[in-house]
Amino acid sequence: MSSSSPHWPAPVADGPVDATVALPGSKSMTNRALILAALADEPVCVHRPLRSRDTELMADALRALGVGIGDDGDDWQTLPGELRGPARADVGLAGTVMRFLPPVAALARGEVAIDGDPRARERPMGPLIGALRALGAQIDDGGRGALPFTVRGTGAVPGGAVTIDASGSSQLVSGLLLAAPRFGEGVEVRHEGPPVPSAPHLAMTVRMLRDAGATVETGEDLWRVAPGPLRGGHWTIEPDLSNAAQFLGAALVTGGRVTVPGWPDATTQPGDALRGLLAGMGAEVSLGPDGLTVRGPGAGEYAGLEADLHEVGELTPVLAALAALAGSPSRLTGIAHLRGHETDRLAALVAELNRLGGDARELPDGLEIRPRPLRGGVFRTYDDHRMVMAAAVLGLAVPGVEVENPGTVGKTMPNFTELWASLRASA
Ligand SMILES: O=C(O)C1=C[C@@H](OP(=O)(O)O)[C@@H](O)[C@H](O)C1
Ligand SMILES: C=C(OP(=O)(O)O)C(=O)O
Repeated sequence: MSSSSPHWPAPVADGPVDATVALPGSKSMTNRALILAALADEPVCVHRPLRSRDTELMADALRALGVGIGDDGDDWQTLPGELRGPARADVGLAGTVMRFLPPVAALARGEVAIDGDPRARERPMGPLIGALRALGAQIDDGGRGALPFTVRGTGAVPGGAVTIDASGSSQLVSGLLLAAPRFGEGVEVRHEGPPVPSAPHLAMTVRMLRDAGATVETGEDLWRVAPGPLRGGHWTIEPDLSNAAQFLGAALVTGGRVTVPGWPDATTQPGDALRGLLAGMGAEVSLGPDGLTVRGPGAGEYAGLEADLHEVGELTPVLAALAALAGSPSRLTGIAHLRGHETDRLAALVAELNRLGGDARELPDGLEIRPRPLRGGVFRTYDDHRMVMAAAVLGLAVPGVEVENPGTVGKTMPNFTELWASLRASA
């Protein structure tokens, strides 16, 4: 999704921020709820879904397969229907769409051609294609093991046991599990290979499947989903806690206060780890009836971060920006799989931090960042929403940060620059 939109001058904070920021819904929950709704045999209401490129692409792809999705402003309402091709589906650059949709397409009657942005063709996909074939689906990928491909659905997938290397992305497992209640024998997925990342996202898959009425058993690197109906009902989508990172980070960088209302007491979202991570950097963190409040010491005054982010990799870009403005060095590890995200995030973060005069270097499985005075300049974003968010955090403390292609943030947060401006207005 490259665009020629002009650069966005990231606003500099003119004092400590003091703000309450209501966040849009979780991408991960919204797209799981849409898949489970499409496979349910009763109507489903998805309340307060995230509306962004990734979730609109999911809704459009499911509509193309024959799922009725009505929109009344606050909610998406789905109606059960027969899944059918021929259809074309665009996954954009959405990992959740490219990994969760093909197993649903395999349940359709007819051909479903699936493609995405050029970078989507490079993201890990082969293990899912192989697993679907082993479970009885027909897929024509021209031998590439990647997008684009055509799923030749017959209206049914036999299912059964399969072994997969999901070290490249937890979504390869989640995609199989979410559609499995509709496979003839359900599924038993076993992972073999280096550790699977993003454990909270796998827990979210299991939790939401069970909430929709599926029977799921889990073991070490093992997931079993029994065949059976998925019920209708109501999903209320939680605020996107990963997208809280940049706003809470603004409290650290400016020595201010940020509250995110509606922070759940219990959640499977990886963003909940921000509470411990930011506290470890020296922020004051409290969860109460008003939401999550973070008070920060100010740029240069908080500690760097030594953390294994394997389970919460999507927090990395914003944490790396915070690390560059910290008072001591940081080491972020366990995140080699970020090389297969929207862009190679390890390379992109090193290149852009160092372009502003920073001192970042790649580790085999992460980043080492030593704080150094930064200067303004163009910050390239590589079609990665989280690079825009990271640049905004840097811009609070570094005059003259010009963010390339800010519109790419619409992947998960189309109103990001407006929300960011409201933060600044309260400074
Ligand atoms: O299942 C999900 O909703 C996600 C899983 C994670 O993917 P990886 O395991 O590929 O990192 C995460 O990074 C992504 O933003 C969302
Ligand atoms: C990795 C991410 O997205 P995706 O769902 O496209 O994998 C992300 O949002 O940080």
